[in-house]
Amino acid sequence: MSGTSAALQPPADAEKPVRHPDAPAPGELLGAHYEQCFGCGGGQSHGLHLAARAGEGVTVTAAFTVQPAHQGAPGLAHGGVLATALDETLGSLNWLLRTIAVTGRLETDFVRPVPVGTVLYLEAEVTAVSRRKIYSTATGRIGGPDGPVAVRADALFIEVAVEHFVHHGREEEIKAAMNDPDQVRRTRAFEVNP
Ligand SMILES: CCCCCCCCCC(=O)SCCNC(=O)CCNC(=O)[C@H](O)C(C)(C)COP(=O)(O)OP(=O)(O)OC[C@H]1O[C@@H](n2cnc3c(N)ncnc32)[C@H](O)[C@@H]1OP(=O)(O)O
Repeated sequence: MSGTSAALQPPADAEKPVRHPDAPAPGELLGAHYEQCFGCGGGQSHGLHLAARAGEGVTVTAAFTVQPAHQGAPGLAHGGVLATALDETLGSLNWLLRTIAVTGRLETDFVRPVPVGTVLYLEAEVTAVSRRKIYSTATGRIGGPDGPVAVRADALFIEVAVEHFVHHGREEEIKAAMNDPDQVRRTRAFEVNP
């Protein structure tokens, strides 16, 4: 069972998440939020190239194929890579809220090993929101939506202002991202939509 720590329990006055009116339609691919993101960017040759799609409500589905570069034990995915896939999928939910947020806490259960070549199918949803705190949960299954559960995670994301990235990020990448000709990626990285 994941998410056992008190920090992952929404308070009694937490609210249901509200899908932003401009959120991508259910079924729509979200695309990468940043070309150099290890989770979803096309510019990382050993990255996960995880593709997430909007679901109903504040949910997403996602998939990635475990590559030889993702191994820990021989022929098996590294646990950190699987945690990255969960983190990325959970992080993409924030685009449906039109909120910029970073992972504060991620609790993961590794239920079964995931061989190289597997398509890991992920489902995630926001369960509650309390001021800056976004509570969410995700499951990763082997092969498809009806496959056996391999990993699970519960997470707490914390909403941040754009200054979080500008202040903490390395200048050359920040400048490059601000000049990204892809307007959607630029918006996802640098606009807070309340
Ligand atoms: C543009 C789109 C990007 C999408 C990326 C998606 C995929 C990738 C997602 C990631 O992996 S993000 C990268 C990994 N995460 C980080 O680098 C975050 C590093 N941590 C921080 O920058 C700060 O600690 C953080 C912004 C999370 C919080 O600092 P703040 O000073 O803004 O908040 P503060 O400490 O005042 O905490 C606000 C509330 O959150 C709670 N909180 C903060 N960190 C927590 C934590 N780790 N565990 C539990 N609760 C936490 C804190 O207790 C408090 O609760 P209350 O409001 O009830 O008092």
